[in-house]
Amino acid sequence: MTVDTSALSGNLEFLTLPDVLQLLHTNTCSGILRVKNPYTPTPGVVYFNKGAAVDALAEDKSGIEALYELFGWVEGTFTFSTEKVTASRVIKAGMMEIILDGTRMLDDGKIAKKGPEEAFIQDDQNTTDGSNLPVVRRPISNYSYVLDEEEVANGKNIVTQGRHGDWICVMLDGYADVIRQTPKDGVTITRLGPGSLIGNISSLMSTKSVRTATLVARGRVALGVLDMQRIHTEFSILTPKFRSIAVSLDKRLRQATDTVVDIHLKQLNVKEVLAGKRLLMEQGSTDEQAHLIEEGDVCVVRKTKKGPIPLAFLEKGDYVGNIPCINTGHEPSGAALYATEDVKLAPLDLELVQQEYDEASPMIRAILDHVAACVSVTTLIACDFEKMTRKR
Ligand SMILES: Nc1ncnc2c1ncn2[C@@H]1O[C@@H]2COP(=O)(O)O[C@H]2[C@H]1O
Repeated sequence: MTVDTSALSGNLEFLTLPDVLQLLHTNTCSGILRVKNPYTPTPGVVYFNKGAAVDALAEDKSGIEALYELFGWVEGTFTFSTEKVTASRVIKAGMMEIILDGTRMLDDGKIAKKGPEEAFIQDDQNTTDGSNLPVVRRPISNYSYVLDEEEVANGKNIVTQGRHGDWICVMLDGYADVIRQTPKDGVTITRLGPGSLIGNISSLMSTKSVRTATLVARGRVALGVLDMQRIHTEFSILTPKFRSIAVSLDKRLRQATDTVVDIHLKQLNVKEVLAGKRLLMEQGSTDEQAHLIEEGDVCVVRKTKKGPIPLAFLEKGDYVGNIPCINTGHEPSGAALYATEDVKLAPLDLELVQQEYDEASPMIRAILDHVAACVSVTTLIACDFEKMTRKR
């Protein structure tokens, strides 16, 4: 656990959620507690005002329901940052009552412990067609970036794969399917819900960005068009190293999506992918380092009961390892690394990376968190494609 004037962070297996709530309550803290669980695509959020939990978000729940849900997130990490909280008081119960009730309901099995089995099972109210697609949802907290609002009718494309486009927008309401077009057909990868961002990080590096997928509105969708000039400025003042970490993250999303397509087309050839590579890091390793690849190729592989699933193919200029502020659910805990013999790695100063993340604008942090969450969801789909895409 680390404590400084602005933040508190740690591992939930070391300091449990009731401990953290108690600590923030006793110290009359104001700010935002973010809870990350390896089996959910989006962090849970609890808003604190002078030691009281005033509102919370967890998956598709809000208020007290969301806060109780978080008691089931027994694995993962948390970060508290002292920020001005404008959320109004939705949660009326006192902290002690919440802690006692939450703990009791968890013990009684009334709150589900979040583990691999429970991850991303959706109920029908989120969807219009009853599919099992996992839904990516995010808290919408940065309205100040929204310049304009637009509506898209059911079934219409929001963006089209292969077309140029460099704006990023936020889904204020509704759902959209992410579809990868292949020469044969379209593969539905996942579904984006309210709070999701549309647009890739690479578009912040170049003016000629191409859409990597088609997004189709499922029901009426309300979009918030974001202030790109402001986002470009905020991105451009990041260090080149931090920007390349962001671009490397974006690459992971594209490649994990490629893997889903390969599985759909039955053209995934794991043997070929791993040929000439040796194990660099075992899945489940406790290695806390991260590295820049200076030479050679590294393949990120999730080992599943059905066999290894390659998720990303990284090369010179990409990053591997454990970057705590960018939680993709990949290595070290959720994937192994295989590398070519000539691989050369340079260690990354994780304290500097964390500092730059903490000091980045809320929108830059939201973009990184969103892409990392999409990588994590897409990985789960790749590992259980049949189950995730099956219609009920
Ligand atoms: N696997 C995925 N999961 C979630 N969103 C995705 C995925 N692949 C692509 N997208 C989104 O779909 C968008 C298509 O246009 P962009 O490439 O600009 O930005 C892309 C992302 O916002």
